[in-house]
Amino acid sequence: MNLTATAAADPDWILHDCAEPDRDCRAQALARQDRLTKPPGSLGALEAAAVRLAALQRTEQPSLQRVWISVFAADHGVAAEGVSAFPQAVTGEMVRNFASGGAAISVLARELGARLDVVNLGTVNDPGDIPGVRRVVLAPCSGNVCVEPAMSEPQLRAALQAGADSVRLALAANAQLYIGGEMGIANTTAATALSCALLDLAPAQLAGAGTGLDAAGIAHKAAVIERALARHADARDARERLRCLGGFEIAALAGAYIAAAQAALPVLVDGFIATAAALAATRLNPGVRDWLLYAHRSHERGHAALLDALGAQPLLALDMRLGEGSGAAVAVPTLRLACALHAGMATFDQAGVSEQV
Ligand SMILES: Cc1cc2ncn([C@H]3O[C@H](COP(=O)(O)O)[C@@H](O)[C@H]3O)c2cc1C
Ligand SMILES: O=C(O)c1cccnc1
Repeated sequence: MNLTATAAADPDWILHDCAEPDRDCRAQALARQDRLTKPPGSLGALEAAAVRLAALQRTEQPSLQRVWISVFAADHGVAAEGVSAFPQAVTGEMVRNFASGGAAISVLARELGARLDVVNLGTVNDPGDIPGVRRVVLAPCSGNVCVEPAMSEPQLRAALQAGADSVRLALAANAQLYIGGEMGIANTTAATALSCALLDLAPAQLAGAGTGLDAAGIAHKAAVIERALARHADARDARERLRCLGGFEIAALAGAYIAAAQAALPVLVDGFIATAAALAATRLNPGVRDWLLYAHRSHERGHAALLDALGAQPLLALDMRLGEGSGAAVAVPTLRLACALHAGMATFDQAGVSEQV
């Protein structure tokens, strides 16, 4: 594939302004929440979510009937350092599983009536052209971050663009919410390395079990991340850190979040890896922040610190640690109920219920 031919017409598109949430819709939604037949604030985070969605969807009655899920798959050179409990071949095998409907995110998408878009950005055990998978292969694998950058500059640009292209498809399908998922053996290592660089934290503070490492495995993973950070200590800005320490799917998620924010499409962020991509996206373009809702706090050790750094208050905490967009998909029914309550509850006036004294 000719990477330069895929670069966006404007290579600086990620810096363009993001859309502004609608202040009037936000104010109307806030006022409505206080007129509904309940003590003000009693629906907690559901009220806040409905108000945010009203501002983001620019409507008095937000709705999440049309949900779009793009899952980006990519392999990681750092898998060679023995940082995952599973073999690298799993990434390509799971691409096939996403397409044939047997993966967790396949089941969740079906249950939600959501569109599932599967994007193969480069897998060592490549399933080739199969129905239901878009191939945007940048290379079979990213570079081993211990010894080289994860991506070349053209690969980074193409990965960001792959994310933006998925948002274009979501918009064409009139999606009301965008979810990005990822699949890539060893990508908790890449996500941890990137987050450590962006937040100036030590690997031991963020490194976790991923697919199921034991304590010794986690210590080894932290040491591998130390080597990666030392190798790329001269990567000083967010773009260079994403290029050197990230991965194709992490960059695609960052590109998708930026493009969604520019196009006024709300995003529901999944777990640890997706949050690392969200952190990178907000560093590349701070306007992205307004458009991101956070679905859950993953079991992965570093996730709480990432969420704190983003000032994020996730809806759920179910000890999930899967990725694929699964935690975000699981949070959709809660958000749908938040919208239904906002639209369907009677006001004190309508129901003839006495208000607070
Ligand atoms: C069968 C299987 C399905 C998955 N779906 C998501 N992941 C998750 O696990 C991987 C990250 O963990 P680590 O960094 O420890 O390799 C990613 O692919 C992530 O999406 C999976 C992992 C496996 C094994
Ligand atoms: O929180 C996640 O996204 C996660 C955690 C472990 C493994 N894969 C994904």
